[in-house]
Amino acid sequence: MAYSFTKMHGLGNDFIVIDGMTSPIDLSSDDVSAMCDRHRGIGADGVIIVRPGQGDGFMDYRNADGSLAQMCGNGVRVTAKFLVDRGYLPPGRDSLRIGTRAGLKEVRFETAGGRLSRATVTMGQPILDPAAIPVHAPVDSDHGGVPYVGALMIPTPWCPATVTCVSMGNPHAVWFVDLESMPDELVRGDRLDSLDLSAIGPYLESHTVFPEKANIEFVTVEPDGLHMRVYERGVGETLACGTGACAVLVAAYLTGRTGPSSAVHLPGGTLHIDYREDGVHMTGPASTVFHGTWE
Ligand SMILES: N[C@H](CCC[C@H](N)C(=O)O)C(=O)O
Repeated sequence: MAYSFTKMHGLGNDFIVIDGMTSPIDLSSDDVSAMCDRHRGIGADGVIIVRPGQGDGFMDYRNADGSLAQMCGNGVRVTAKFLVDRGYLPPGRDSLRIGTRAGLKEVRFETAGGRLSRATVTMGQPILDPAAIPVHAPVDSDHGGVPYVGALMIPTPWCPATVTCVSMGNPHAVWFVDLESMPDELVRGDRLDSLDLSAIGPYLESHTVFPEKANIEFVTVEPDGLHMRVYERGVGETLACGTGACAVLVAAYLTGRTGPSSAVHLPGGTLHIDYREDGVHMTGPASTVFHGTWE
């Protein structure tokens, strides 16, 4: 069956977006992985089917390997853009609500020339209970009476990984790396972009301590904010990760490395994350690249 699609991205975290608002569309995990193949398919980090449902539309997100994920932060901004730009919202609206497998997300947006340019997503409260993340580890830290997994030491073939575990509806393990103490086979130089994630990324992603696997963030704290790279569950390294940026800010705040608001710099660009009483807020762009047909 042929599908029309729109290729979109949030800071280079790219998606194949299919309109399921007016007709039922069902893709197998094999369909998704074939579409996401960067040599034989369209190429993307994931597929989003936009469906009617909770709020103004439901984001049915799948990772490039065909697996389901509960939440995708860049994907929510892209889904909002898709709905706004295709006229699924009545004129005059500057906000919408998008359903996800991690619940309803409020999105406030700006437009340029009638098209969504930037959006702020209320991502909800971080989940810190190990059983809910999930991670097989005890709470070992406390922030203002709130227990969390702050320093889980995972032995690896290269060096110990000490991670702070946070869920934004999907599991994240945040590692504040000390590049100077890492072996040469992992990092050549003193910059985050010289870290080789190709082996340690999948090793941690699928570690038995994460019963549903995990997205792994590698972070340094710099004068201009947090710098991160991410090895995503079911995808591999991506240029940006919205839920990952939120998890990084929460982990940095809980462990006393930053305040509750920071720029988070990713290889694909910068997101602004604020951790407030009503939850975590993420602000960033969303872009449309081209339209096509998948035969
Ligand atoms: N890129 C997405 C995260 C996808 C998470 C997915 N890889 C998972 O299995 O949780 C984001 O912007 O939040």
